[in-house]
Amino acid sequence: MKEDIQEILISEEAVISRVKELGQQISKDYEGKELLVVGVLKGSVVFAAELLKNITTQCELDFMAVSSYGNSTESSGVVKILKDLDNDIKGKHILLVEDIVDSGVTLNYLQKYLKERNAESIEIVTLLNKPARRKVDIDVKYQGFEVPDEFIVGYGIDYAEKYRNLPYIGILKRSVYEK
Ligand SMILES: O=P(O)(O)OC[C@H]1O[C@H](OP(=O)(O)OP(=O)(O)O)[C@H](O)[C@@H]1O
Ligand code: HPA
Ligand SMILES: [Mg+2]
Repeated sequence: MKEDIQEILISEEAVISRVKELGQQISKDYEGKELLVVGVLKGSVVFAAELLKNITTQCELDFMAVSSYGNSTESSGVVKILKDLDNDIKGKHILLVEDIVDSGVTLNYLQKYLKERNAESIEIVTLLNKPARRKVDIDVKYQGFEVPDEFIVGYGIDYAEKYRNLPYIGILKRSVYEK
């Protein structure tokens, strides 16, 4: 697995330390509010777990599963909802937890989809932001790191469902997907 990584961009230690800061900021901002943390599966699962441990105010946790990349390094442009929220979100403050914002298509779709359900607010926290590839405008409230225009894997993020278990964030070698 390691031999497929061109470069380690962000070490596990650096991720953990940044996520701690994000957790502290979020805890402050949502103090006294009815917060529902929504992990966007599958990519966010490792980040969401780490973030949750660092949120010190009351909150609930739910997940949505969406997919648009399939086994490709390019978005299909079509977002499929594979699992919806379990409960009503009326009056709640929603924090969408993403691993990466790339074209922005996934979050743009999700925000529009959830806005119709009368949440009190909907904000985004993403571990990684890749602004060079943006196709639709997205208002990211909290971000861990900005990443270059490369295909990223690790810390939950996949290529064709693999590499999610790498503990760090790395750039995948082009030879792996340019065959
Ligand atoms: O900004 P975008 O170009 O829409 O890309 C970001 C989305 O793509 C990935 O999901 P993917 O469809 O690969 O599903 P996964 O989380 O199950 O890997 C990632 O987890 C984000 O949800
Ligand atoms: O750079 C990426 N890597 C893996 N999945 C992704 N989905 C959007 N961008 C990426
Ligand atoms: Mg993926």
